[in-house]
Amino acid sequence: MIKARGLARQFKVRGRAIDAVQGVDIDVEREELVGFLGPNGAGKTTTLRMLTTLLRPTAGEAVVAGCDLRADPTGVRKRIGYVAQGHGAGSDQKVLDELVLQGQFYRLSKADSKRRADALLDRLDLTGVADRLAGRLSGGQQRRLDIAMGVLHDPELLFLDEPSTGLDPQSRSNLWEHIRALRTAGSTIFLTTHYLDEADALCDRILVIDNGRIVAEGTPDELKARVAGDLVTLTVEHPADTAVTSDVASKLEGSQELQVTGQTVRFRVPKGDTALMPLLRELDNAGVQPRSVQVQRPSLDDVFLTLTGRTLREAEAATPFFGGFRA
Ligand SMILES: Nc1ncnc2c1ncn2[C@@H]1O[C@H](COP(=O)(O)OP(=O)(O)OP(=O)(O)O)[C@@H](O)[C@H]1O
Repeated sequence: MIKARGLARQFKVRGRAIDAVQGVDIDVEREELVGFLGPNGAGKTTTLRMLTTLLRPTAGEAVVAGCDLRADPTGVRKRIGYVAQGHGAGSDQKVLDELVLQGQFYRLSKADSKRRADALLDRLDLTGVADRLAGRLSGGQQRRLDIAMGVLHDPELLFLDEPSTGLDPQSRSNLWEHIRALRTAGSTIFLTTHYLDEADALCDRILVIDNGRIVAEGTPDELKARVAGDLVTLTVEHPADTAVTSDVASKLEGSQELQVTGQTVRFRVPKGDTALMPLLRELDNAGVQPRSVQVQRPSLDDVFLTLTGRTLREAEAATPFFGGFRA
Protein backbone atom coordinates (compact mmCIF):
# COMPACT_ATOMS: atom_id res chain seq x y z
CA MET A 1 0.00 0.00 0.00
CA ILE A 2 2.98 2.29 0.66
CA LYS A 3 6.45 1.77 -0.73
CA ALA A 4 8.78 4.72 -0.17
CA ARG A 5 12.50 4.76 -0.85
CA GLY A 6 14.93 7.43 0.26
CA LEU A 7 12.20 9.99 0.88
CA ALA A 8 13.73 13.24 2.08
CA ARG A 9 12.75 16.84 2.69
CA GLN A 10 14.94 19.80 3.41
CA PHE A 11 13.62 23.19 4.50
CA LYS A 12 15.53 26.43 4.14
CA VAL A 13 15.00 28.88 6.96
CA ARG A 14 16.85 32.20 6.75
CA GLY A 15 19.58 30.61 4.63
CA ARG A 16 19.91 27.69 7.03
CA ALA A 17 19.13 24.16 5.82
CA ILE A 18 16.96 21.95 8.02
CA ASP A 19 16.99 18.28 7.06
CA ALA A 20 13.58 17.40 8.47
CA VAL A 21 13.46 13.95 6.82
CA GLN A 22 16.71 12.37 5.74
CA GLY A 23 15.92 9.49 3.36
CA VAL A 24 13.34 7.16 4.84
CA ASP A 25 12.20 3.78 3.46
CA ILE A 26 8.64 2.80 4.34
CA ASP A 27 6.69 -0.35 3.46
CA VAL A 28 3.07 -0.79 4.48
CA GLU A 29 1.04 -3.81 3.39
CA ARG A 30 -2.70 -3.85 2.69
CA GLU A 31 -4.83 -4.00 5.90
CA GLU A 32 -1.87 -3.22 8.14
CA LEU A 33 -2.04 -0.65 10.93
CA VAL A 34 1.41 0.89 11.05
CA GLY A 35 2.57 3.53 13.51
CA PHE A 36 5.22 6.15 12.92
CA LEU A 37 6.59 6.84 16.40
CA GLY A 38 9.00 9.58 17.36
CA PRO A 39 9.45 12.67 19.53
CA ASN A 40 8.24 16.14 18.56
CA GLY A 41 10.20 17.45 15.60
CA ALA A 42 11.43 13.97 14.52
CA GLY A 43 9.99 14.37 11.02
CA LYS A 44 6.70 12.46 11.28
CA THR A 45 4.35 15.16 9.97
CA THR A 46 6.77 16.14 7.20
CA THR A 47 6.88 12.50 6.03
CA LEU A 48 3.10 12.24 6.20
CA ARG A 49 2.67 15.46 4.23
CA MET A 50 4.98 14.09 1.54
CA LEU A 51 3.14 10.75 1.36
CA THR A 52 -0.21 12.56 1.06
CA THR A 53 1.09 14.84 -1.77
CA LEU A 54 0.85 18.02 0.35
CA LEU A 55 4.61 18.57 0.28
CA ARG A 56 7.09 17.80 -2.50
CA PRO A 57 9.99 15.59 -1.44
CA THR A 58 13.46 17.00 -2.11
CA ALA A 59 14.63 13.45 -2.84
CA GLY A 60 13.29 9.92 -3.02
CA GLU A 61 10.45 7.98 -4.58
CA ALA A 62 7.17 6.57 -3.34
CA VAL A 63 4.22 4.57 -4.59
CA VAL A 64 1.13 5.22 -2.47
CA ALA A 65 -2.09 3.21 -2.95
CA GLY A 66 -0.75 2.03 -6.31
CA CYS A 67 0.05 5.51 -7.70
CA ASP A 68 3.43 7.14 -8.12
CA LEU A 69 3.74 10.11 -5.78
CA ARG A 70 5.54 12.34 -8.28
CA ALA A 71 3.92 11.22 -11.55
CA ASP A 72 0.33 10.82 -10.34
CA PRO A 73 -0.39 12.90 -7.23
CA THR A 74 -4.06 13.21 -8.24
CA GLY A 75 -4.37 9.41 -8.29
CA VAL A 76 -2.84 9.26 -4.80
CA ARG A 77 -5.23 11.93 -3.50
CA LYS A 78 -8.28 10.07 -4.83
CA ARG A 79 -7.33 6.86 -3.08
CA ILE A 80 -6.30 8.12 0.34
CA GLY A 81 -7.91 9.75 3.35
CA TYR A 82 -5.93 12.20 5.48
CA VAL A 83 -6.80 13.43 8.96
CA ALA A 84 -4.38 16.19 9.86
CA GLN A 85 -3.19 17.03 13.38
CA GLY A 86 -6.00 18.70 15.36
CA HIS A 87 -7.78 19.24 12.04
CA GLY A 88 -11.22 20.09 13.41
CA ALA A 89 -14.29 20.16 11.22
CA GLY A 90 -16.06 23.49 10.59
CA SER A 91 -18.03 24.87 13.50
CA ASP A 92 -21.12 26.33 11.82
CA GLN A 93 -22.41 23.11 10.22
CA LYS A 94 -24.38 20.29 11.77
CA VAL A 95 -22.41 17.05 12.02
CA LEU A 96 -24.50 15.16 9.45
CA ASP A 97 -24.54 18.12 7.01
CA GLU A 98 -20.77 18.46 7.32
CA LEU A 99 -20.35 14.80 6.34
CA VAL A 100 -22.84 14.95 3.47
CA LEU A 101 -21.05 18.02 2.08
CA GLN A 102 -17.72 16.22 2.36
CA GLY A 103 -19.18 13.32 0.34
CA GLN A 104 -20.40 15.71 -2.34
CA PHE A 105 -16.96 17.26 -2.42
CA TYR A 106 -15.75 13.77 -3.39
CA ARG A 107 -18.42 13.75 -6.12
CA LEU A 108 -20.76 11.30 -4.41
CA SER A 109 -24.48 11.85 -5.07
CA LYS A 110 -26.39 13.43 -2.17
CA ALA A 111 -28.22 10.14 -1.51
CA ASP A 112 -24.98 8.11 -1.52
CA SER A 113 -23.29 10.67 0.63
CA LYS A 114 -26.14 10.58 3.18
CA ARG A 115 -26.16 6.77 3.23
CA ARG A 116 -22.41 6.61 3.89
CA ALA A 117 -22.59 9.42 6.45
CA ASP A 118 -25.33 7.59 8.40
CA ALA A 119 -23.32 4.34 8.37
CA LEU A 120 -20.18 6.13 9.58
CA LEU A 121 -22.00 8.04 12.31
CA ASP A 122 -23.25 4.69 13.54
CA ARG A 123 -19.83 3.02 13.32
CA LEU A 124 -18.09 5.88 15.10
CA ASP A 125 -20.76 6.26 17.78
CA LEU A 126 -21.84 9.71 16.62
CA THR A 127 -25.48 9.08 15.69
CA GLY A 128 -26.64 10.84 18.87
CA VAL A 129 -24.90 14.07 17.84
CA ALA A 130 -25.80 14.02 14.12
CA ASP A 131 -27.83 17.23 14.49
CA ARG A 132 -25.39 19.05 16.75
CA LEU A 133 -23.14 21.82 15.43
CA ALA A 134 -19.71 20.34 14.70
CA GLY A 135 -18.05 23.10 16.73
CA ARG A 136 -19.97 22.07 19.86
CA LEU A 137 -18.65 18.51 20.05
CA SER A 138 -16.37 17.22 22.80
CA GLY A 139 -12.69 16.65 21.90
CA GLY A 140 -13.19 12.90 21.43
CA GLN A 141 -16.34 13.34 19.32
CA GLN A 142 -14.54 15.97 17.24
CA ARG A 143 -11.66 13.59 16.49
CA ARG A 144 -14.12 10.83 15.56
CA LEU A 145 -15.89 13.26 13.22
CA ASP A 146 -12.49 14.15 11.69
CA ILE A 147 -11.93 10.44 11.07
CA ALA A 148 -15.42 10.04 9.58
CA MET A 149 -14.60 12.93 7.21
CA GLY A 150 -11.34 11.21 6.30
CA VAL A 151 -12.95 7.87 5.41
CA LEU A 152 -16.25 9.03 3.91
CA HIS A 153 -15.07 8.46 0.32
CA ASP A 154 -13.98 4.93 1.31
CA PRO A 155 -10.24 5.41 0.77
CA GLU A 156 -7.92 2.42 0.39
CA LEU A 157 -5.47 3.97 2.79
CA LEU A 158 -6.02 6.28 5.75
CA PHE A 159 -3.39 8.63 7.19
CA LEU A 160 -3.90 9.88 10.74
CA ASP A 161 -1.57 12.52 12.16
CA GLU A 162 -1.37 12.33 15.97
CA PRO A 163 -4.98 11.12 16.30
CA SER A 164 -5.31 11.30 20.08
CA THR A 165 -3.32 14.43 20.90
CA GLY A 166 -5.16 16.60 23.41
CA LEU A 167 -7.72 13.97 24.41
CA ASP A 168 -8.34 12.78 27.97
CA PRO A 169 -7.42 9.13 28.73
CA GLN A 170 -10.99 7.85 28.38
CA SER A 171 -11.56 9.53 25.01
CA ARG A 172 -8.18 8.24 23.84
CA SER A 173 -8.97 4.61 24.56
CA ASN A 174 -12.42 5.05 23.02
CA LEU A 175 -10.79 6.49 19.87
CA TRP A 176 -8.33 3.57 19.78
CA GLU A 177 -11.26 1.14 19.75
CA HIS A 178 -12.71 2.93 16.74
CA ILE A 179 -9.38 2.97 14.91
CA ARG A 180 -8.97 -0.76 15.58
CA ALA A 181 -12.51 -1.38 14.31
CA LEU A 182 -11.70 0.46 11.06
CA ARG A 183 -8.67 -1.78 10.61
CA THR A 184 -10.72 -4.90 11.33
CA ALA A 185 -13.23 -3.73 8.71
CA GLY A 186 -10.41 -3.79 6.12
CA SER A 187 -8.81 -0.31 6.16
CA THR A 188 -5.07 0.16 5.87
CA ILE A 189 -3.95 2.80 8.37
CA PHE A 190 -0.71 4.72 8.75
CA LEU A 191 -0.63 6.93 11.83
CA THR A 192 1.90 9.13 13.54
CA THR A 193 2.18 9.35 17.28
CA HIS A 194 4.59 10.43 19.96
CA TYR A 195 2.76 8.32 22.52
CA LEU A 196 4.44 5.01 23.23
CA ASP A 197 1.31 3.54 24.77
CA GLU A 198 -0.67 4.44 21.67
CA ALA A 199 1.82 2.76 19.33
CA ASP A 200 1.96 -0.25 21.63
CA ALA A 201 -1.80 -0.64 22.00
CA LEU A 202 -2.78 -0.03 18.39
CA CYS A 203 -0.15 -0.92 15.87
CA ASP A 204 0.70 -4.16 14.08
CA ARG A 205 4.06 -2.66 13.27
CA ILE A 206 6.00 0.42 14.34
CA LEU A 207 8.61 2.53 12.60
CA VAL A 208 10.64 4.58 15.06
CA ILE A 209 11.90 7.91 13.69
CA ASP A 210 14.43 10.20 15.31
CA ASN A 211 16.06 13.27 13.76
CA GLY A 212 14.57 12.51 10.35
CA ARG A 213 15.87 8.93 10.20
CA ILE A 214 14.19 5.60 10.87
CA VAL A 215 16.11 4.05 13.74
CA ALA A 216 14.07 0.86 14.23
CA GLU A 217 11.20 -1.11 12.80
CA GLY A 218 9.18 -4.10 13.98
CA THR A 219 6.13 -5.30 15.88
CA PRO A 220 5.81 -3.84 19.40
CA ASP A 221 7.01 -7.19 20.79
CA GLU A 222 9.99 -7.39 18.40
CA LEU A 223 11.05 -3.90 19.38
CA LYS A 224 10.72 -4.66 23.08
CA ALA A 225 12.79 -7.83 22.60
CA ARG A 226 15.68 -5.59 21.52
CA VAL A 227 16.01 -4.32 25.07
CA ALA A 228 18.27 -6.51 27.15
CA GLY A 229 15.53 -8.31 29.07
CA ASP A 230 12.94 -7.70 31.73
CA LEU A 231 13.56 -5.34 34.61
CA VAL A 232 13.52 -7.01 38.04
CA THR A 233 13.15 -4.71 41.06
CA LEU A 234 13.71 -6.33 44.43
CA THR A 235 13.41 -4.54 47.77
CA VAL A 236 14.84 -6.20 50.90
CA GLU A 237 13.94 -5.69 54.58
CA HIS A 238 17.44 -4.78 55.81
CA PRO A 239 20.04 -2.59 54.05
CA ALA A 240 22.71 -5.14 54.98
CA ASP A 241 20.95 -7.71 52.74
CA THR A 242 21.52 -5.76 49.52
CA ALA A 243 25.10 -7.06 49.11
CA VAL A 244 23.97 -10.72 49.21
CA THR A 245 20.99 -9.94 46.98
CA SER A 246 23.10 -8.24 44.31
CA ASP A 247 25.60 -11.10 44.48
CA VAL A 248 22.81 -13.66 43.87
CA ALA A 249 21.28 -11.49 41.11
CA SER A 250 24.59 -11.03 39.32
CA LYS A 251 24.99 -14.84 39.08
CA LEU A 252 21.68 -15.37 37.25
CA GLU A 253 22.17 -16.27 33.60
CA GLY A 254 22.18 -13.19 31.38
CA SER A 255 21.88 -10.80 34.32
CA GLN A 256 23.06 -7.25 33.58
CA GLU A 257 22.66 -3.52 34.35
CA LEU A 258 22.69 -4.25 38.09
CA GLN A 259 22.04 -1.21 40.29
CA VAL A 260 21.63 -0.82 44.04
CA THR A 261 19.73 2.15 45.51
CA GLY A 262 19.06 2.08 49.26
CA GLN A 263 17.31 -1.22 49.96
CA THR A 264 16.41 -1.77 46.32
CA VAL A 265 18.31 -3.94 43.82
CA ARG A 266 17.47 -3.58 40.12
CA PHE A 267 18.77 -5.65 37.20
CA ARG A 268 17.76 -7.00 33.82
CA VAL A 269 17.46 -10.68 32.89
CA PRO A 270 16.27 -12.19 29.57
CA LYS A 271 13.18 -13.87 31.09
CA GLY A 272 12.23 -12.26 34.37
CA ASP A 273 9.36 -14.59 35.20
CA THR A 274 11.42 -17.81 34.87
CA ALA A 275 14.41 -16.27 36.67
CA LEU A 276 12.25 -15.42 39.65
CA MET A 277 11.95 -18.87 41.28
CA PRO A 278 15.70 -19.69 41.36
CA LEU A 279 16.37 -16.15 42.57
CA LEU A 280 13.93 -16.42 45.48
CA ARG A 281 15.23 -19.92 46.33
CA GLU A 282 18.84 -18.69 46.47
CA LEU A 283 17.84 -15.70 48.60
CA ASP A 284 15.94 -17.97 50.98
CA ASN A 285 19.04 -20.21 51.29
CA ALA A 286 21.07 -17.09 52.11
CA GLY A 287 18.50 -16.08 54.76
CA VAL A 288 17.31 -12.97 52.88
CA GLN A 289 13.63 -12.02 53.03
CA PRO A 290 12.61 -9.74 50.13
CA ARG A 291 9.92 -7.20 50.99
CA SER A 292 8.73 -6.95 47.38
CA VAL A 293 9.68 -8.26 43.94
CA GLN A 294 8.50 -6.77 40.66
CA VAL A 295 9.13 -7.94 37.08
CA GLN A 296 8.49 -5.42 34.30
CA ARG A 297 8.53 -6.17 30.59
CA PRO A 298 10.48 -3.54 28.69
CA SER A 299 8.41 -0.62 27.44
CA LEU A 300 8.77 1.09 24.08
CA ASP A 301 10.36 3.94 26.05
CA ASP A 302 13.14 1.51 26.99
CA VAL A 303 13.45 0.66 23.28
CA PHE A 304 13.83 4.32 22.38
CA LEU A 305 16.41 4.74 25.13
CA THR A 306 18.36 1.69 23.93
CA LEU A 307 18.30 2.88 20.32
CA THR A 308 19.08 6.56 20.80
CA GLY A 309 20.56 6.86 24.28
CA ARG A 310 17.77 9.32 25.20
CA THR A 311 14.28 8.92 26.62
CA LEU A 312 11.47 10.21 24.42
CA ARG A 313 10.93 13.06 26.89
CA GLU A 314 14.60 14.14 26.73
CA ALA A 315 14.50 13.92 22.93
CA GLU A 316 11.46 16.19 22.84
CA ALA A 317 13.00 18.70 25.23
CA ALA A 318 16.13 18.88 23.05
CA THR A 319 14.34 19.34 19.73
CA PRO A 320 14.51 22.91 18.44
CA PHE A 321 11.11 24.16 17.35
CA PHE A 322 11.16 26.61 14.52
CA GLY A 323 7.92 28.35 15.50
CA GLY A 324 6.30 30.29 12.71
CA PHE A 325 7.89 28.27 9.94
CA ARG A 326 5.66 25.26 10.04
CA ALA A 327 3.82 24.71 6.80
N1 LIG B 1 7.69 24.36 6.88
C1 LIG B 1 8.77 24.19 7.61
N2 LIG B 1 9.80 25.04 7.54
C2 LIG B 1 10.92 24.86 8.27
N3 LIG B 1 11.13 23.85 9.13
C3 LIG B 1 10.12 22.97 9.25
C4 LIG B 1 8.90 23.09 8.52
N4 LIG B 1 8.08 22.04 8.86
C5 LIG B 1 8.78 21.32 9.76
N5 LIG B 1 9.98 21.86 10.00
C6 LIG B 1 11.04 21.35 10.90
O1 LIG B 1 11.32 20.02 10.49
C7 LIG B 1 11.53 19.17 11.62
C8 LIG B 1 10.54 18.03 11.60
O2 LIG B 1 9.23 18.55 11.84
P1 LIG B 1 7.91 17.64 11.82
O3 LIG B 1 6.75 18.56 12.03
O4 LIG B 1 7.91 16.79 10.62
O5 LIG B 1 8.14 16.74 13.11
P2 LIG B 1 7.11 15.81 13.87
O6 LIG B 1 7.84 14.57 14.18
O7 LIG B 1 5.86 15.70 13.10
O8 LIG B 1 6.84 16.62 15.19
P3 LIG B 1 5.44 16.83 15.98
O9 LIG B 1 5.23 15.57 16.77
O10 LIG B 1 5.75 18.00 16.85
O11 LIG B 1 4.37 17.10 14.97
C9 LIG B 1 11.40 20.07 12.83
O12 LIG B 1 12.70 20.51 13.20
C10 LIG B 1 10.55 21.22 12.33
O13 LIG B 1 10.77 22.40 13.08
